[in-house]
Amino acid sequence: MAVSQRPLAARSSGTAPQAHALGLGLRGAAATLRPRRHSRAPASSSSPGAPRASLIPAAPPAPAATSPAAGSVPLSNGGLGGPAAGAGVLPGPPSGPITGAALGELVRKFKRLQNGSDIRGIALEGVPNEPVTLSAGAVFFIGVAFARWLRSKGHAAPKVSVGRDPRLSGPLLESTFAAGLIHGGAAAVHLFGLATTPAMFYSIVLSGGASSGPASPAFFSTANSVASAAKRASPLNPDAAGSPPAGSGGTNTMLPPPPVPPASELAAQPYTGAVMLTASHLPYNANGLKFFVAAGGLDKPDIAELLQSAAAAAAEAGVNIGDPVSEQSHLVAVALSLDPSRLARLPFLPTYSASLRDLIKRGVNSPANYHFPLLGCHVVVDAGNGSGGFFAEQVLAPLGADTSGSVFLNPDGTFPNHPPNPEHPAAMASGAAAVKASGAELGIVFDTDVDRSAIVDAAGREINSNRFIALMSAVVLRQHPGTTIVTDSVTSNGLTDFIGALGGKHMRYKRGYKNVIGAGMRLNAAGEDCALMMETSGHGALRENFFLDDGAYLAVKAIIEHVRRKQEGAAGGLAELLAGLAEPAESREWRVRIQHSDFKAVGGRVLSAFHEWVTAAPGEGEGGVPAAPGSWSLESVNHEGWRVNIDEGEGRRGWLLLRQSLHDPLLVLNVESELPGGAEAAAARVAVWLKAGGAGAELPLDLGALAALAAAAAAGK
Ligand SMILES: O=P(O)(O)OC[C@H]1O[C@H](O)[C@H](O)[C@@H](O)[C@@H]1O
Repeated sequence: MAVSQRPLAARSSGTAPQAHALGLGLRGAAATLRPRRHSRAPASSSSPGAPRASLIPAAPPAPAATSPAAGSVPLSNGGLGGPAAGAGVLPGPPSGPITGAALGELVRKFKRLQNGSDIRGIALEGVPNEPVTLSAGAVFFIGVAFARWLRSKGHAAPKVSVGRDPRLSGPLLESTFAAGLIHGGAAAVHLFGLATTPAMFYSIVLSGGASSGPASPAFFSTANSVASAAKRASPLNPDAAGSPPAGSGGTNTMLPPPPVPPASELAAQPYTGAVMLTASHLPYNANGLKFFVAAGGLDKPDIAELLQSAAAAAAEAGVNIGDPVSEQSHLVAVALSLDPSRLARLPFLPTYSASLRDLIKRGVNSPANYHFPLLGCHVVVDAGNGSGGFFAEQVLAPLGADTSGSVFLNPDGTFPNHPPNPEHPAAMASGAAAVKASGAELGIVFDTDVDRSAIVDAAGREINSNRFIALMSAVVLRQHPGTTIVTDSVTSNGLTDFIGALGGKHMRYKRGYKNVIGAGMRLNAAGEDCALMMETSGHGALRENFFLDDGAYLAVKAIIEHVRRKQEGAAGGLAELLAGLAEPAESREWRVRIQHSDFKAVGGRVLSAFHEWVTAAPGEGEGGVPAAPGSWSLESVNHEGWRVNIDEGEGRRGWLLLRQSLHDPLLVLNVESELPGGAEAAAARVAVWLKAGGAGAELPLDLGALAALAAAAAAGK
């Protein structure tokens, strides 16, 4: 990444304007907003592109003062990447660095924020028993850590884009995160405001930062032409978008020269990192961060390293995370010392939308209407008041689609209508109702940050989970005959048969979209063709799309397929593709809480006992523990937990899977049956076995709803 090391001619170090620019010191470190209650939004009143209240003005006023922040000390590198040439300075810690037992507690606070390959926590006060864990101060130091991490990977002057979903805590956290990035040595930080998770990765792609990725050559020419068009137009051009003029203040002689290239040069540099502030479908009081670099999303070990580094930076600055006084005094002092010329606010969704429109134009390739390929199509979007409303207004409508009847397009961080989550029945019911009410041909349901989606067909049939994987498999298998499709572990037997019947190969792997995508990437690296990786949650990644889990890209593929079928005069809509998909009569999930701090070990014991029970020779059972039914047989390949096939008679096949939850202290039992009542009957067998001590007499398990099944079975019901 060739970023110029040329210093700015001059830089400012004023006081009030910087604090204003970063929106710091305006509120408590932990915002105390409560959700406003909104009436249901009318379909036509959406305005996803319009920025919500922002703490970052488009063009910060020229600084008035030039004196350095009093009592500053140089920011040390915290063990990553060497000292930052021109990184900011941290104000002197109020009571010295944090050490000893307090340091241990600080590290634990940061570590608890890790959720797999994401960071997540509670960001707003107001819900009983849910104290703030992802405070403004914590996010500041995560920003410091990410900038240092990028520098440690060889990016001397990182340029970082930051987007957010509509959560109420978003504006404050984006400001403190930006401040942290600049202090950690970021050369430029561009705040996009409302954005989506895939859009953030695309900011790297479209600015030319991921051009050696695995996308198809056809797509690259699209991406590059959009990128160059974007550079000419205003959205990615700081000069046009109101970036503050470089060098409008005096030079702060206390600070080493910053590695910031002039604004015009910076605009031409690709983003080295991109970050989305979101907690996906979690409630309004949560928030979180997802990180991207040119190679893709950061993974678990990277996040662990970031959080460790963030804790070290907080300790060094003497800031006690979670203590508003400690956090606020630090954040305000930092704001006063920041160089505002490193920060710009730029809308990115218009640029990103243009790239999605281009994909649809190329995909449909309409001889009659290349530029308006969706003329005559009625498609509705249910964005659940998350970030996805732009898709109707900036992608579909400009291509000629009728999007009337779309619902909940307006971003509202209280999510007043339904959880923005295509796994949630209320979200799917809402999308289906919108299709039926408007008579649309197709519906798209997005999650909050648009890395997941689902479809509704013209009849209002909900196409999510196994059905959506089957639909995408049918599309992908036509383009890549014989390809392997990797899914998570809880997919149906019908899906495996469906993929097989179309000539594909199904690899049923583990829960967790990162696990699923990782398995597909390894297959490709080993020479096996694997074009699609998709989880029942709606996370789906295509090899042609950088292996990125991307709900908007899945929607684009579905729309192209829909129009293609129309053009060919195919009978029926998209759901016709699913004609060969056998569906179970029942699909259920039960969760058993493990009440122990070492829940992984306890869960592991239960699972090995379960394996022994299921594979034991048929018999009567012993010591009050019943034997496993003779109709059960262990699945031959298991990547997590134990999946058991159930012979339900007359050719009917059920299955159950007992596994550990990915992140939580839970055992999860998934059951599918082709018989009404079959799922409960199978779950009751497991419940009775657990209750009778089959996995050990004193195991700290809270059976939850399974307890009632065990009791009913004992009572002979
Ligand atoms: O293991 P579970 O508790 O079912 O959770 C598993 C889920 O965890 C997270 O939400 C991941 O984003 C999903 O990809 C994954 O499927």
